[in-house]
Amino acid sequence: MSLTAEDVQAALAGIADPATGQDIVAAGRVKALTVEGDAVRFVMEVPGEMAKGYERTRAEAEARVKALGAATVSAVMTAHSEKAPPDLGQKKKPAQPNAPQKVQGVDRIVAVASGKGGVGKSTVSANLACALAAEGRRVGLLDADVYGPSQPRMLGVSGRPASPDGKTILPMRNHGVTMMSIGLMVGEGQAVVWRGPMLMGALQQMLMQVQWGGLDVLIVDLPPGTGDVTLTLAQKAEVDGAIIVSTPQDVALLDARKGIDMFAQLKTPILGMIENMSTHICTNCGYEEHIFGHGGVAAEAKKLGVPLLGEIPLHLDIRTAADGGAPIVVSKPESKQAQAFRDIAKGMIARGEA
Ligand SMILES: Nc1ncnc2c1ncn2[C@@H]1O[C@H](COP(=O)(O)OP(=O)(O)OP(=O)(O)O)[C@@H](O)[C@H]1O
Repeated sequence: MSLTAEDVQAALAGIADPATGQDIVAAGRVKALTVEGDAVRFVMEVPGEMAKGYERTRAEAEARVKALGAATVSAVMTAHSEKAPPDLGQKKKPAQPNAPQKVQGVDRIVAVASGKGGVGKSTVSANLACALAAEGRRVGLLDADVYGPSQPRMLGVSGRPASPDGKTILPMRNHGVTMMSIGLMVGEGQAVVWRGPMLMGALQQMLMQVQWGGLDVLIVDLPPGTGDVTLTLAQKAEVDGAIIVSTPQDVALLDARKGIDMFAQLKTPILGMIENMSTHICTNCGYEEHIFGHGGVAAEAKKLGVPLLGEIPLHLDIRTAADGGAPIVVSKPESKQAQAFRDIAKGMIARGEA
């Protein structure tokens, strides 16, 4: 049986074109088709930027023509660049070098903030990151608390991050969490006096030059208050949402409100509030007492129209676990205290937030 060009074209028309979804003949990929006896030759013209992705298509094309009975098949791939659409006189959009950028490999960024210091923002960030990792998410934690970086201690990480090529920084990893902290760059206990531009440079470096790898979510532990770091983060990176941690007292809530206002101005969606230290659970007898009051954050969240993500009890184990380098979610995953964090993590995953 002698092969015809029509037979070959019909066989090739059964192969989908990766770029357009049409078949490769209809998409105009097949050029210069010649059939001489049982030898078939053709050229596959593919978009230059996608040439690698077409290797499989080329191999399939060869196989299909061979299956028709061709003794030799030569399918040569050539790359061309797709022509830019004609400029119809519209003004070009100005380049926006300063617009917030996507961090390479990172699907979502979630900032954890608090209006006031000491309310447990870092404890919540560390436990949330570990809880998300335990649920199988690829999690990163960036400790951007330039004034008091505590994540190296909380996640039990020390040492200086390596930079084999002098350009990118390799992050650290523990408890399933990929992490980077400003504390690792300056050394523990070293007081840091940051000037504005230095601080912005350091944050940008940690965001963009760290090899985060593929992450479903990067949690950013911000410094307390409504300062430069939060502003810089929102300017440099696309932040998908913010979580505000507060204790139930009025003063903390007042500051939390300022934090929410700031994110609203930055157009960062508020994922919700977390009430920390809401109920004190006695380590001896399990008696529950509301030392700082209870339900204040729930009421505030309702007033502001943002969700309450969860309530974390005040418990000695949460502090000792964090101080010991293995957050309670890792060291006592079945405890009621760990459960509170795990429920928040599960809720975030269910809503597609992490
Ligand atoms: N739910 C909790 N139960 C017991 N201890 C807690 C709880 N949450 C936080 N702590 C402890 O309170 C202290 C302050 O917490 P943390 O460092 O997380 O606060 P922060 O808001 O990040 O503070 P800052 O950013 O001002 O340094 C830590 O010693 C921590 O272990």
